[in-house]
Amino acid sequence: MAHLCSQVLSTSFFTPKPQIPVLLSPGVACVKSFHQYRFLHIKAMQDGKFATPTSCDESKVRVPHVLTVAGSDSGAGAGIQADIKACAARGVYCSTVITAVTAQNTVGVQGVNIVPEDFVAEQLRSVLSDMPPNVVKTGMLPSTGIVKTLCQSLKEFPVQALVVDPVMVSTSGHTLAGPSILDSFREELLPMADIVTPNLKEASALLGGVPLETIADMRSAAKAIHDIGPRNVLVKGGDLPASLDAVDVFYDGNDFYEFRSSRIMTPNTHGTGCTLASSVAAELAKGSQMLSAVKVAKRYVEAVLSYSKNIAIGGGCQGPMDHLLKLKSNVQRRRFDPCDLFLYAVTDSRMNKKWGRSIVDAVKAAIEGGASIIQLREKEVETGDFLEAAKACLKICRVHGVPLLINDRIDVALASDADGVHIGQSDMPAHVARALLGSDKIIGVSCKTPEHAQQAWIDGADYIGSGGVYPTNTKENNKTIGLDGLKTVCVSSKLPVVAIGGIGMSNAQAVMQLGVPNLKGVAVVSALFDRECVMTETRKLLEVLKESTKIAK
Ligand SMILES: Cc1ncc(COP(=O)(O)OP(=O)(O)O)c(N)n1
Ligand SMILES: Cc1ncsc1CCOP(=O)(O)O
Ligand SMILES: [Mg+2]
Repeated sequence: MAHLCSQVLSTSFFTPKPQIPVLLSPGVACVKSFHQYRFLHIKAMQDGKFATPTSCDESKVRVPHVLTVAGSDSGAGAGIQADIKACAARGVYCSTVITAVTAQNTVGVQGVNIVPEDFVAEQLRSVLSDMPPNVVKTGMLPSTGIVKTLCQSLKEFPVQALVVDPVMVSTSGHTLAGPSILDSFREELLPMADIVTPNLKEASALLGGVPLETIADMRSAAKAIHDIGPRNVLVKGGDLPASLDAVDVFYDGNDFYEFRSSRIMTPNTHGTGCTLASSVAAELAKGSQMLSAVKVAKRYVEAVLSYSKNIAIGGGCQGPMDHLLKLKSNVQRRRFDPCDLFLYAVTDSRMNKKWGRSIVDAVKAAIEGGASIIQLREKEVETGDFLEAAKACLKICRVHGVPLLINDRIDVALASDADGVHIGQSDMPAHVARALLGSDKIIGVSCKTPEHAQQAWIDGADYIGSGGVYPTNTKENNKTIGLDGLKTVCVSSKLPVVAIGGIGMSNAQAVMQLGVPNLKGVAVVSALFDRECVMTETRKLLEVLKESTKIAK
């Protein structure tokens, strides 16, 4: 399974419109990078492991699918119920195999009824033989027999990825899987896992009780658990004493990554582990690479925690979260698409003033000319006027489906509900902006070096603005990095890049023909806004850009 996963997760991060790598049922053609999976899948079919489909309509849309194998939580904060809600919120279908039924609420666990092993096996067979999931995620596995049954089923019906949340103790301290299962975890389940996500107590238990008190301990634990066999390990440090930030350590067998997020002060944390693991599974099912899946899942959990921090359900001290926060938003925004960076129009208050036009008129004209994203870079406008302009521009942008970002001012972005921000190296760190803005807003960061680019990615940015490529009068004292500097940033960046600085009709082609796939477009100020007719200039530049992509092909 681990071997398969390296194929499955190789889906390009920069593919503009990623093909959703859903698993296909017998008889339906398969996405290329899944050939290895398909081989096993077809073999399983030939062995008669799958039910014969009664109809095969190729026009049907297959959805990414996670199977969760876990316990039911009557309070619905954790377990199967959390998994279903998290997957639904992330746009992924979730089927369920229930291993235990627990009676629990916000006070604690009042009872546990373990489902007989053969009935767990029957549920597994029902789902795996008829509706193969992309990813299996495990939670509460209360007996060695159930662990063994699951491993056996997964050998019979291989899936693309296995996410193991080694649940042992409930948030309230109730044992959900005793020490007797540790051997089967270590010997059978973990070696099959693509990722295992223990908290500190679970990591310690897996390692025979070693104390874990520092980030250095977490790194050693991640490495030691990796040695047991899973391809990736995420040790969650939420319970780390004396730390203000919540720090998780991710280890992929080669590199360590530390994910830091501001601690959200709330009693409503019941089910965070299940939610995180399900969200990782959901992102993998959609085709993300492992590290990206973990990053996105963490962002989602942070957003849910923050959204739910004051909700009141139950009288106990471990409240649930409200996973479906997205449905509460009355505006459903589409996700950021790197192609949005193609023609990036950045406004400038001085230029608008000089040409006697309002910010709103400037934005309207740029959109009419074909700008694919707008940034309001209004350095000299009073905060109140900036906010009003942002709200007015947002209305226009929404009608045209063009994202609107705010330069520097996270407060204005939040107050106007703009689609995101663009921040520089001297602004607040992008991970803080992310904590403030939540998982769905777009964050761009200015980067001149590979180190900046690496940090932007770790911090959870969506794209990089890199420049000044050419000298410019628009931004004073700005170092020019040239095409070579731009290329160095692009090559080292895991994020899509937009070039900025002195770019216009005469040199846009040279920029776009740099030949690096993650360079997605050009950001332009004076070539559009320091001109009499913004719409005409935008149109002309769009033509140049389109032409350059034709030449590149
Ligand atoms: C798309 C894009 N890239 C870079 C910048 C520059 O941002 P920053 O470094 O914060 O400088 P100011 O624009 O704030 O002067 C940008 N605005 N947009
Ligand atoms: C904001 C910014 N960041 C780097 S260069 C630059 C100015 C780009 O303006 P112009 O497109 O007029 O050169
Ligand atoms: Mg700035």
